[in-house]
Amino acid sequence: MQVGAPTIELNDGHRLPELGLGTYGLNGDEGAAAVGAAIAGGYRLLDTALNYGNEDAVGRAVRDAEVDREDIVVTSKLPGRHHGYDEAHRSVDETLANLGLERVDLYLIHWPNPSVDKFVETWKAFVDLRDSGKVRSIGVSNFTPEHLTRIIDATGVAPAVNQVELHPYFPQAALRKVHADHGIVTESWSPLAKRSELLTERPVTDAAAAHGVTPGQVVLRWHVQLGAVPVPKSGDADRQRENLDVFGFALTDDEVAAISALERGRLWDGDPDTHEEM
Ligand SMILES: NC(=O)C1=CN([C@@H]2O[C@H](COP(=O)(O)OP(=O)(O)OC[C@H]3O[C@@H](n4cnc5c(N)ncnc54)[C@H](OP(=O)(O)O)[C@@H]3O)[C@@H](O)[C@H]2O)C=CC1
Ligand SMILES: O=C(O)C(=O)[C@@H](O)[C@H](O)C(=O)CO
Repeated sequence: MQVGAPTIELNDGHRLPELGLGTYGLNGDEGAAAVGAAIAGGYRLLDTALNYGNEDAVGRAVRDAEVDREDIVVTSKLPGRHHGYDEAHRSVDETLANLGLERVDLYLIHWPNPSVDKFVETWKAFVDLRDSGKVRSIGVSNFTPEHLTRIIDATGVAPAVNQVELHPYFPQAALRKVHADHGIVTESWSPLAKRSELLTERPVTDAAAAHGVTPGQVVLRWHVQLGAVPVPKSGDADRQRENLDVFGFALTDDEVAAISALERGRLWDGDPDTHEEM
């Protein structure tokens, strides 16, 4: 029986669920319980970061789950202050200790921080970390086509994933095309646009009524049909279930186009060329 989301193949041969759980803000005992509920409800892809301060809660939920560890893809991210070859090796050890796990399944450079200009050196460390077995798949987050070109040219290794801001207000068509050319999977952060007015937009509510689903499900299904992997955050077990239940219906091409036409650009101060992450 299929549990949770179907999976897709990454460019390194490993598989990734087509939808995961964002965990920003899920901290402490309550956070661990929420992540545990998500795993029990079928989630097999989790998205944390050293900077979220909740790797301990996420790791605890994974260790306590009645699910084979090998069936769960744990993602974490290296923060800006840890860019550099040696720093990256130390940072993954900190992440593993926080998680209480022996391996991160998907490890991302959280932001490129181009003003520091150490992301290429950091990527070289990621390639070596993958070979060491501490990390299974390697990727990036918030990288532009120029950043991607630099790391690929320097190492010959394309990231498995680029996790970027992506929602109907910012569909990122040009970047997704670049990803497709390199076999990079697009992951969508803030896929529900942080529950903004997006869920009341007519193309979303019309499609929800037509398919007998919720506006949130329409938006997450839109991501899936673009070929992007959304990581919606919810601390509520009912909404977690709702968000995962998007593989039993399909939007029409016209519905996808109408939702994509909501485009208006980035919603937050997250321009990768200027954003400085510590
Ligand atoms: N790489 C990066 O730089 C970044 C990565 N991320 C990752 O992406 C994840 C998701 O992004 P996030 O910013 O949290 O925003 P989301 O777009 O996932 O929205 C989360 C908000 O929507 C609510 N919500 C969830 N499901 C539903 C639903 N079905 N109907 C109505 N409301 C709903 C949640 O509330 P409730 O919990 O009460 O359900 C919460 O308030 C993060 O948790 C993080 O893992 C985020 C930002 C940047
Ligand atoms: O990844 C997230 O959830 C974020 O909010 C990022 O913007 C990140 O944590 C950051 O930039 C912190 O400065």
